[in-house]
Amino acid sequence: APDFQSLLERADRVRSSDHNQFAALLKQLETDKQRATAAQRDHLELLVAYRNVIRGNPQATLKQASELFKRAEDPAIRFRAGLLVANTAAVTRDFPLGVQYLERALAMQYSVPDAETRLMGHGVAAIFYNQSGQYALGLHHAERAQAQASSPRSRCLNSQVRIEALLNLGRAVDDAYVEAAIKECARQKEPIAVGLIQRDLALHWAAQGRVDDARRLLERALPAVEATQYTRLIGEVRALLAEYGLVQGDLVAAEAHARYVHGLAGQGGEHSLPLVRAHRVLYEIAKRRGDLATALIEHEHYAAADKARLDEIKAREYAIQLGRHQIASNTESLAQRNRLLQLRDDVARKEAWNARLAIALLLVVVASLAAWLWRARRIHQALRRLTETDSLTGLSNRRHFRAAVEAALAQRAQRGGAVSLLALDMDHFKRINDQLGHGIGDRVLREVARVGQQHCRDGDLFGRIGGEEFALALMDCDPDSALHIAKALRRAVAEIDARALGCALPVTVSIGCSATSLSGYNYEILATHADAAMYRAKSGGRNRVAMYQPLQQQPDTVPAVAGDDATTLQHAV
Ligand SMILES: Nc1nc2c(ncn2[C@@H]2O[C@H](COP(=O)(O)OP(=O)(O)OP(=O)(O)O)[C@@H](O)[C@H]2O)c(=O)[nH]1
Repeated sequence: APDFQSLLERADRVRSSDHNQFAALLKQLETDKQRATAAQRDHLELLVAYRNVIRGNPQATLKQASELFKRAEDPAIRFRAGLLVANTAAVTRDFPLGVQYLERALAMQYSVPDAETRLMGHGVAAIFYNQSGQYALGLHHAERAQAQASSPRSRCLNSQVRIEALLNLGRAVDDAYVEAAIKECARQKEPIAVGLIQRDLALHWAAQGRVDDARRLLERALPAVEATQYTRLIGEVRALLAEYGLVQGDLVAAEAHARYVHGLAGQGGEHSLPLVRAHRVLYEIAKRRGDLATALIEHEHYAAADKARLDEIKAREYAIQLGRHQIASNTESLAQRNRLLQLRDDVARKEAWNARLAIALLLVVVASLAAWLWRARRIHQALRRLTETDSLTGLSNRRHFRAAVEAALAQRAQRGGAVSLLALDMDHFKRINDQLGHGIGDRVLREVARVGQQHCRDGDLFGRIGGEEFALALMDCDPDSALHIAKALRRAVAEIDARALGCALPVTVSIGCSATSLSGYNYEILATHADAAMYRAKSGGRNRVAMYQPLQQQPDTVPAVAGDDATTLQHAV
């Protein structure tokens, strides 16, 4: 609704300068209200509230503006509504309420985007504190407002409050400055501001004894002042005119003005200064006329109004201080709450960080533990391999060989199954060492180990159980098969290309063979019997295979025939 918007803006512009146009515009806007957006309706409500205080219905303004302050979305409208409550509370002398709204509005001024609107904050604060008699605070805000004032209109309004504060603080004000301010406000069509400055100038002149000038000034000003319909200003100007008329002996005029002020009572406050002045004038007039009864009554009115006014000044000062104190303590408690919330946030953040740190630490600990366990396992495996393995040949060493074969024997003793054991001993190995050196001897041993492994079936175990002694455990193998394997192994060793190893001497091995079917499942016995058979093979001429035979079956002599035939023969025996 663009038309509605431009009407609203026009009404806002003329609200203090052209009362009649303002009223007409508001009427039109209220009729067209259904076309307005929610924000425009709030704006209109603000202007209606403004009109109500001008028309002397401050209670309605207080209600409307304080509700707007609570609910309006637009920060500029909220800000202005807060200021209007403060302004109006000054009229109704409810200064604690005024201070509350004023300071709340000032606190939110930076959320108002429009600079000109923001400026209203200090302007209203200056007016409010002036009206509440706190002229030093009034001056402070007036000067802040004046420092920022950009438009001629705000310059006019600020000079008015500044002049009022300065004069009431008893500070010197240059007449030329005051007159320039009056001219500026007149140019800006701000009759209330003009009237207020003229009132202050008149007070100033009267204080200097220039009652005549003061009276003339106010008489000239009166028609424009009345046109504003601003009862407070009208009351003040007329009360002063009554006083000045009295001073100059113009009792008729003085009485007329005083009675006018009396008629205004209730609109500008029961204990307002104009009313006190009016009663005093009426008392003086009655006294001068010798009407002592009326004089007595007026004096009583005057004394009561004056006392009430003085009481009100005291109460007002107390109220203002109380209000400011409340704001300060509210601000402090808010600040404390904020600090508390901040602390709680910090603690929560730190807790979250600590939890993350603890999880990370836990992960590191778990990972290190896992790495440590893995390394320990590998070390353990390496150590086990080391303790189980013969370093020269890589075969099982004596201890491991024995343990593994004992386990296999125990298992087969339980569930059945044969194990044969071959004991191998290198022939004349000392000669190889002595004549060719240990290095060659080692090479030969490694080659024999390799060849021996080639004769292992799955599950068999080949080990080095002494310097030049080996053993082969053949699992699930009967004596015949064992003998067959032993012969093949002997042949394979004899066929080793010793020269390729740097060994000029023959490499042969004598093998003794025992089996569980003859010796039982005790390792010690099985090995002793395999050894016994091996010694028989040695004594039979070496490079041969001998099968263990129980003593009563052993022949007296072993045929000194090398090779497989001899062993077969022995076995047959
Ligand atoms: N090179 C080398 N020699 C070893 C190793 N362990 C033992 N020997 C040697 O093996 C030889 C064994 O000699 P003997 O027990 O006298 O037997 P032999 O010379 O093989 O004679 P018979 O067994 O009677 O045929 C010794 O010279 C030991 O020094 C080893 O790890 N490396």
